[in-house]
Amino acid sequence: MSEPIRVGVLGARGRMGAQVCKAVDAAGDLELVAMVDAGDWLFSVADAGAQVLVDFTHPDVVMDNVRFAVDQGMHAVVGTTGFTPDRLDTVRTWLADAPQLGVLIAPNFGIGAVLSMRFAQMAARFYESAEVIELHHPGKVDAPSGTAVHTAQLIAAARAEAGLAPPPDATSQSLDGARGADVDGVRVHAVRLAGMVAHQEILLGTEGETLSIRHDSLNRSSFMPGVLLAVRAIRSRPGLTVGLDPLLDL
Ligand SMILES: NC(=O)C1=CN([C@@H]2O[C@H](COP(=O)(O)OP(=O)(O)OC[C@H]3O[C@@H](n4cnc5c(N)ncnc54)[C@H](OP(=O)(O)O)[C@@H]3O)[C@@H](O)[C@H]2O)C=CC1
Ligand SMILES: O=C(O)C1=N[C@H](C(=O)O)C[C@H](O)C1
Repeated sequence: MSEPIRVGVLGARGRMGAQVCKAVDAAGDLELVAMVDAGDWLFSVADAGAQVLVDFTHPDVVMDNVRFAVDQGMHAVVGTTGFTPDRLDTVRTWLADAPQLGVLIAPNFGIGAVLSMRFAQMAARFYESAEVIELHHPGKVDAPSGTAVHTAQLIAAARAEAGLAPPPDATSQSLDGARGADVDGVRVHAVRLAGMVAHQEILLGTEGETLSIRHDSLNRSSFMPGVLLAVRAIRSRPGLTVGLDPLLDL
């Protein structure tokens, strides 16, 4: 039998990181060698010989963590949000100097969430209107969610490719924020509600019909199959992979 993959987790005491530690620990082909959270000695991950670094921390620190992984010769699986096109380009630049390493950055590791984004992308060209509503637990620091931003970008690109006009909207007077954030011309609304985990509804509409695509993560365990899939795959995927889609053959 082959050696287990040695995994270090950053953000290990957080909501996601703690679940990832448990999932890695329970997997026979993976070995949890380091758990690091804010204030801990980051280099303990390298000292422990981690081959794959998993990051669920904070948008303010994630770039430093990815840089650290690349500098230390570790592959990285990143769920932390906040990745703009500029940030992704920066990671590509770092990886150009370390062509053997792989970094996977995914806005959402939930299989259903990935599918729902793909469905929205497929449907977008058929509808005049599209808006995204994301609903999360009130401990979430970023709004809108990374998933919602990514979804809106996919919808906007599909609309542009189809040559659609901007969605109809007669609003001429409104309270600040009432129409949500504008992501590439697609409105995105963020709800923060006790009791929620991670949910998203994509609303599409045209003359005489609407289509709603909804996904609900009812528990953070929903993200674990995707995270483990990425951890197992990343050593044979050099370069930057954005999203889980290629690992699902989508
Ligand atoms: N891609 C996906 O499928 C998913 C992505 N996420 C994203 O993952 C991120 C984390 O979410 P969540 O677990 O809910 O957040 P939490 O706040 O629960 O966890 C983040 C943890 O990281 C710690 N941390 C902060 N800075 C560092 C650092 N420099 N090194 C190591 N640890 C650090 C925090 O410590 P402290 O609290 O002391 O700052 C905290 O314990 C968010 O960006 C979220 O959007 C979440 C769910 C799924
Ligand atoms: O913070 C969360 O909880 C989540 N964050 C990710 C995001 O911002 O899209 C993924 C999921 O929505 C849960």
